[in-house]
Amino acid sequence: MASYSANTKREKKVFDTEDDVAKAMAEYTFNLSKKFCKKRGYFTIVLSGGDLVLWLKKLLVPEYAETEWSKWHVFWVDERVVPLDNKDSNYKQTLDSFLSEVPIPTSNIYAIDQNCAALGDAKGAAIVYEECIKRLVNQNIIRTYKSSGFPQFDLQLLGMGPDGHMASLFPGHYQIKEKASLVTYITNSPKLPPKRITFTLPVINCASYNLMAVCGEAQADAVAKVFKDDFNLPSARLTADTQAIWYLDKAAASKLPSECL
Ligand SMILES: O=C1O[C@H](COP(=O)(O)O)[C@@H](O)[C@H](O)[C@H]1O
Repeated sequence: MASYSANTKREKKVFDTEDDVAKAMAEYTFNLSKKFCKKRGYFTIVLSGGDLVLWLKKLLVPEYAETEWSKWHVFWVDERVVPLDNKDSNYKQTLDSFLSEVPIPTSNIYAIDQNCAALGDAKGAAIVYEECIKRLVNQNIIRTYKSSGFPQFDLQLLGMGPDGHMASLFPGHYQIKEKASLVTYITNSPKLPPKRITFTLPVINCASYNLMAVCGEAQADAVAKVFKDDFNLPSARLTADTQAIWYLDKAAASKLPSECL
């Protein structure tokens, strides 16, 4: 696989409340869905776990009734390697709160391999997910980033932990350095559960649009470090092909240096 060079400036918008962030995220998603469904007949969207799972519910309002759900193809930027019916599964959480409410064909929802999940086989789950992505690239459902061969998703909705992790790329862990694979794995995640798979940084940064949504005071220190370009935090390395934008509530933005406001 050739190298990638996606690189855009980090943008941000600060909203009063978490609810405002969730609503704005839904609007951003709806508009991009419209754009890509019209342009390509598909919308490839990558989701995260964490708080974001509940914010997706804002897409369920009448305003967005025209969303072309049948054209959506849904992926996860990271996943906990637990059985798919386990409460910690990002897939299960998203299914329960959002996906079960919208008519996306089940064949367009790409959970991790259920056997690997049941066995707790993180390495196997990463390999199978990477094969799945490559297959969809060959079928032209997922685009590629310029001539690099790297998959290019239309939109990724991301979250950040208080330690600055995004996806399952944690500070001080080698996965952030992985450049060749599309999907890698970790078996000693500092945040439980310990076994996870994750897109690698090149894949994350090749996306056309990356929206990082962060709310709450617990993330304020990490947000400040990111905007001071502390690249020890994986989230500080987020870029995109077209737009990498951070949606913050006031609490998450409360420690931003004045020059960033
Ligand atoms: O464990 C995870 O954490 C991050 C951040 O979650 P949050 O609850 O702090 O928003 C999430 O983006 C990732 O997908 C998830 O697996």
